[in-house]
Amino acid sequence: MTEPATTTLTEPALRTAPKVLLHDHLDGGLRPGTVLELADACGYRLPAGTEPELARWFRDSADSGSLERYLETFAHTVAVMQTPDGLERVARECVLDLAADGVVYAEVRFAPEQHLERGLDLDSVVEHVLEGFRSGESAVEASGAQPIRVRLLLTAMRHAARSREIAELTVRFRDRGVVGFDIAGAEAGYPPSRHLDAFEYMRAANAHFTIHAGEAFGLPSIHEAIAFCGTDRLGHGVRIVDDITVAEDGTATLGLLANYVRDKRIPLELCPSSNVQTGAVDTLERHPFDLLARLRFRVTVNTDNRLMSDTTMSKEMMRLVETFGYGWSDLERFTINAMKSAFLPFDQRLELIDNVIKPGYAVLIG
Ligand SMILES: O=c1[nH]cnc2c1ncn2[C@@H]1O[C@H](CO)[C@@H](O)[C@H]1O
Ligand SMILES: [Zn+2]
Repeated sequence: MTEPATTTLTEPALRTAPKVLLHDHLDGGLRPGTVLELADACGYRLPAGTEPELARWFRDSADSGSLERYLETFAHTVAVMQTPDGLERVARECVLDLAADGVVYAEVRFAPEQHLERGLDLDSVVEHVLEGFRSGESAVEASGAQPIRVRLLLTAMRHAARSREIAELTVRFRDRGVVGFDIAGAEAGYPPSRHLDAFEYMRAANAHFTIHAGEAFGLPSIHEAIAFCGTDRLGHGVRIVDDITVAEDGTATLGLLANYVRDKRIPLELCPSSNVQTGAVDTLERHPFDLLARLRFRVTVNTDNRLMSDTTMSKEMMRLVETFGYGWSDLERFTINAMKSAFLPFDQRLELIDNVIKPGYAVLIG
C-alpha cells in the first residue's frame, strides 16, 4: 500500500482548500468592472475609465503608507453603493467571488450609515445587503459548488456619532444574518472608549463585537478595546507586537497586555497585505504574523479589502506560505482558529470544523 501523496502547495491547490474569512469589508471588495458599471448608471465620475486602469488606481492609491490616505479610496466604492440594486449586486458578487476562492464561511462588514445618500434608511440598507447575500448563496448552491455561508457584521464609523444606533441595528437584525458589530475608520484620535455606550449596549444584549484596534495606533487602543470595551476579537491587533520583546537568542518575553490577549485566546484578525499598504508594518517579511503564530496567539488570516489590496484569501495565504514557509497543517490551524472565533453559534462552528475543514485539509495533506 502506498501512502496518499501530499498535494503540492500552490495557489490553485490553495483555492480548493476550505477557508474561513472573518475580516472583509463589503465596500473594499467590489469588482472593478462593477464599480465602472454602477458609476455609469448613477452618473458618478471615477478617477479611471477602464477596468485595468481602475484596478491599478485602487491598488496604487491604497499603497499610501497611511491609514487615512488608504481610506480616501473608499469614497468611490461607497458612492456607487447607494441604491437597492447597487447594494444587492455588490453583496451577491461578494458571495460568488469568495465561494470561487474556496471560502466556506465568511463574515463581511460594512457601515450602513455611509449608504444613506440617496434616500435609503438604515434598515433597508441592511435588508438589501442581506438579500444580495442570500441570492449569492443560492446561486452557489444551485451550481453544485462547495456551499458557502456568509454573515454580516455592521460597522460604525469611529469619527462619527452613530455607534449606539448601529449597535441597536445589529441586535434588531440578529436573527436575520447579522452576527456582530464593529467600529472602523481612522484610529488615531478616535479611541474605542469614545463608543463605550455602544459596546455596553451590545454586552447587555449578549451580542458579539470586534474592534479595529492596534493598526494605525498602538497598545493604548488595544488596551481600551479589551479592558474598557470588552471586545470579543481584535480587528488587526498587529501592534500587540509592541508588548513583546524578543532577545537575540530568540526568546520572547510578553508584557501584561500581550499575555492577556494570548491567555484569553482573543482572536487577532490579521490582514497581511493591508497592513503593508497602510504602513502598519514595513514589509511582509517584517510582519509579526509568524512571531505571533509561533507564540500560539490565536492568529487568523484575512483579506481586509480585496479591491484595494488586489487580493483574495488564497493569495494572502500563499504570500504567507512564500514568506514564512508554512505547510498545509499550518494553514489548517489558522483556518480552525478562524472558525473557532466566528460569531456563529457553537454547534454550527463545530459542524463546519468537523465536516468541512478537517476533511478538506485531510485530502490535501494526504
Ligand atoms: O483597515 C481598515 N482600518 C480601518 N478602517 C477601515 C479599514 N478598511 C476599511 N475601513 C473602513 O471601514 C468602512 C466600512 O467598511 C470603510 O468605508 C472604510 O472607511
Ligand atoms: Zn478592516
